[in-house]
Amino acid sequence: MQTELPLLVKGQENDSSPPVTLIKGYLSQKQKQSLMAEAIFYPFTSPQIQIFGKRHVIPRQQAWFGDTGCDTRYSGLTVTAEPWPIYAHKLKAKLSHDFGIDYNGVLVNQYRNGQDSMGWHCDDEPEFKPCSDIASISLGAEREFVVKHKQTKQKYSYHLASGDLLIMHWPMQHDWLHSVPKRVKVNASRLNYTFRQIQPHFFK
Ligand SMILES: O=C(O)CCC(=O)C(=O)O
Ligand SMILES: [Fe+2]
Repeated sequence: MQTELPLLVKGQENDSSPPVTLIKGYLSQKQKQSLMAEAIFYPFTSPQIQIFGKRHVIPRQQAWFGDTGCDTRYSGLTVTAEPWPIYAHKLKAKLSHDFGIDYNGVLVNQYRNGQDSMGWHCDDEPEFKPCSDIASISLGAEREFVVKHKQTKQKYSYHLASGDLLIMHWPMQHDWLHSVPKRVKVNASRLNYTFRQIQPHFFK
């Protein structure tokens, strides 16, 4: 049997491109299937956030897993880490094996269809380990991931397909914003796992 080699599309081809590493087809069919089957049972919620005093339900579903004390804040709420599900934990171990980075938390986003999205933001929360990289794994429907430089406003777009790995290297979160725009023609759902390094017990 022929093994398919992951295709590496490296950022930093020139000085002005974002510091990302994109590995197409990082996960095997079996790994993808196991994660998608497991995710059916994740405790997803869509928290409400306040924008200019008005309450909105976020246009996606989220769940946060991590080591004990690795809590985080998103959408203005403190979220306690749920214990690691089996395959999410195997994925954390694979990232540690392949890249030598030990993540202790993961945010799972579920985009039910192309109406679900994530607005412009950067992941520079105070509870994150300073200058750390974020690893993002995509499953299911392909979606566009758009990156915009905070000063120059220059944009780059990546098509994230099922099983792809995108690593956002520091200082990506300092210099760039990212988003997953609505795509009304997309009917299928997408899962995204963003692995983070948290400073344990930051909120205690
Ligand atoms: O869904 C994605 O590809 C990005 C998710 C993201 O930016 C985040 O969880 O902070
Ligand atoms: Fe993000």
